Amino acid sequence: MTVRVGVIGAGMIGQDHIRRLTDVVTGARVTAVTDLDAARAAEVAASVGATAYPTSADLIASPDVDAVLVTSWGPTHAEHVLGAIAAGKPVFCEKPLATTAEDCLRVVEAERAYGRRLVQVGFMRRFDAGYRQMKQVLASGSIGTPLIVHCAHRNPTVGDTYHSAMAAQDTAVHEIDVLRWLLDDEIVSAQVITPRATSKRFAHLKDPQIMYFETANGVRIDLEVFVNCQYGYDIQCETVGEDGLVRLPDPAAAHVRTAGQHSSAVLQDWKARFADAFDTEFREWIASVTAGAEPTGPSAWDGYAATVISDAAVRSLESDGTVVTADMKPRPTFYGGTA
Ligand SMILES: NC(=O)C1=CN([C@@H]2O[C@H](COP(=O)(O)OP(=O)(O)OC[C@H]3O[C@@H](n4cnc5c(N)ncnc54)[C@H](O)[C@@H]3O)[C@@H](O)[C@H]2O)C=CC1
Ligand SMILES: O=C1[C@@H](O)[C@H](O)[C@@H](O)[C@H](O)[C@H]1O
Repeated sequence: MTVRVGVIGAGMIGQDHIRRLTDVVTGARVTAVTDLDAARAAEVAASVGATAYPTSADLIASPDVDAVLVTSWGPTHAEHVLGAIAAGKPVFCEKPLATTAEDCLRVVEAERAYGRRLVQVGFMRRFDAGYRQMKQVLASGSIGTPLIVHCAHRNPTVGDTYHSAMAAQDTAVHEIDVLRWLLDDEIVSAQVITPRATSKRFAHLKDPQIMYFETANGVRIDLEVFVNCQYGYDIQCETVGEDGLVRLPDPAAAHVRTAGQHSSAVLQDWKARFADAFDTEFREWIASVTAGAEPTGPSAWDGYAATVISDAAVRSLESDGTVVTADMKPRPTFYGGTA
């Protein structure tokens, strides 16, 4: 069976995922594309032999679409995901699931009412080989009970549309998701403080930011978000346990020794850093759709949790570093909880 995918939003990551579904992943074909920019939709659709649709509702309803990929702007995600659920079609939604907790809950409630999982959220780090190795080490118990996690998320530069709240909502949201999964624990509070700001930023932006999170089991997480670090795209994560520690490996890069120096290259963007993770993410999603099974990746509940926790971080930033409790509903049994 070939899964026929309809794509809503043919911008930067939409085009990258269309390439991935066309050239990398077997068992999938992009048959439909829509975008607010009709000319862009037509051009991208033509490049892969797909049909351009005028609206997302038309695309979701199309008999040529078995599964939906949402790669439009964040505030529009909930509407498209709700449309796919109403049509009973599996839907992969790039992060965020929705930009408000209320909209995330609407998706959660719609999926529960449908009665089986249809939604996967695009937190690709869970598919990264290094994070998966860390998860195995933690599960093996070899470093003992986790106590502290030290993280850094650095981008070389960001444009002037990037504002201070995006450090949590757009950037740290990846750590929020992957740490909940790694530790199999819930984040219950957030605190954000700002050190001296770099001069290499747009004036409206607080950069860097230091975020602290606490989990239900008392694990403390510190995360440096520095989106104008200049030197490269650098993701660090180290979990300290009672009997040892486990550190995320850096991407493989040749070590060069010359002229009295040794060096190795640092990647420059997230696309390259997580290319393999994105490929694995889509292979596993297409495999689940092909099998008619529920997706195994991040759920609508995970999307809700990530939004609630990043909202708490933004509230802390806006209240000069107050510790803010994550205002999360109890997790329903439908999503593996007890409520
Ligand atoms: N997992 C990851 O690491 C990353 C995820 N993303 C997420 O992917 C999403 C898209 O980001 P980009 O591709 O960078 O944005 P973009 O601006 O390059 O592309 C978005 C496209 O969606 C279209 N669009 C917007 N609203 C629409 C609607 N209602 N119906 C149809 N088309 C619509 C726009 O015209 C545009 O072509 C965002 O939610 C972003 O957070 C982006 C980068 C990395
Ligand atoms: O999702 C992403 C971007 O939207 C975000 O702006 C970057 O900071 C992240 O590293 C990237 O993975």
